Amino acid sequence: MTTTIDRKTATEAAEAIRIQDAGKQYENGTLALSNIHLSVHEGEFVSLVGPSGCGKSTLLRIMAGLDQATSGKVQIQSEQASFVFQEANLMPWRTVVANVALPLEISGVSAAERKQRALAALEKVGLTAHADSYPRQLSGGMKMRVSIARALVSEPKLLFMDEPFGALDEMTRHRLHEELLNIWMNSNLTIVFVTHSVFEAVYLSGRVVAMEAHPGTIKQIIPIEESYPRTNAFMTSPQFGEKVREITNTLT
Ligand SMILES: Nc1ncnc2c1ncn2[C@@H]1O[C@H](COP(=O)(O)OP(=O)(O)OP(=O)(O)O)[C@@H](O)[C@H]1O
Repeated sequence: MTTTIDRKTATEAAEAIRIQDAGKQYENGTLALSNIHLSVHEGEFVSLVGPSGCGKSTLLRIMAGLDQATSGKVQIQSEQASFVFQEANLMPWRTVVANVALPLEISGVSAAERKQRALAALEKVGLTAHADSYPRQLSGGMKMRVSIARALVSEPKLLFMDEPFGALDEMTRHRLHEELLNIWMNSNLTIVFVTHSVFEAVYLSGRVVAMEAHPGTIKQIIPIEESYPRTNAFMTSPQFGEKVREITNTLT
């Protein structure tokens, strides 16, 4: 078993996010989260898994500063955060490069710099050749790549992903796993990733946060000690199966 960690279990790195005893009660009375303690370190790749309704999206939104905890303490070190959702949400009347440039346009970056940075972001996701295409001309996987490029174009320190690959077929999904890990390994990004798939969480993450519902709490945090870059051999290894089993047992 490979136990060397080339990069980023990162517990010795600075904290990017620190959550202490946080809770979230929605206005209608639903207690979505309770007693959440979690630190995410700079450069980590952390996944949140758990049954529907356990508060994964709520916790992600709180970590991203898009929503507020109603109790406890949440400290986020950087405001440079981007979000990727399951739906690519591209503007159909804009070209790929114009979609990617949108966050820069909103923050007032000049047209020339916008184009140059959007093209650089498209290169990271292998879509340079499709810069002038329209979203309707792209497959689901390509649309997701555009969505990731749009998230990267503002050079965030934190990337929050809410089931980004949930609607994709398995082959496309796995290709995107490889691409996302490559992008992450060649950057200082901290990624927090929500998924329903324990396999996906184990393959991608340095730590997996297993949650349970009613109210949403963290049941266990499981480290995945496999080094990066991860290969297909990891996916078929006994260690992989063992981690999947451990997390699945935690969730049931
Ligand atoms: N805006 C809201 N107002 C009231 N209740 C909400 C709101 N958003 C979420 N909830 C409730 O909070 C709980 C946690 O929801 P959340 O979407 O965070 O869970 P989840 O684990 O991401 O679920 P899923 O896997 O189905 O996406 C659920 O009971 C949900 O119904």
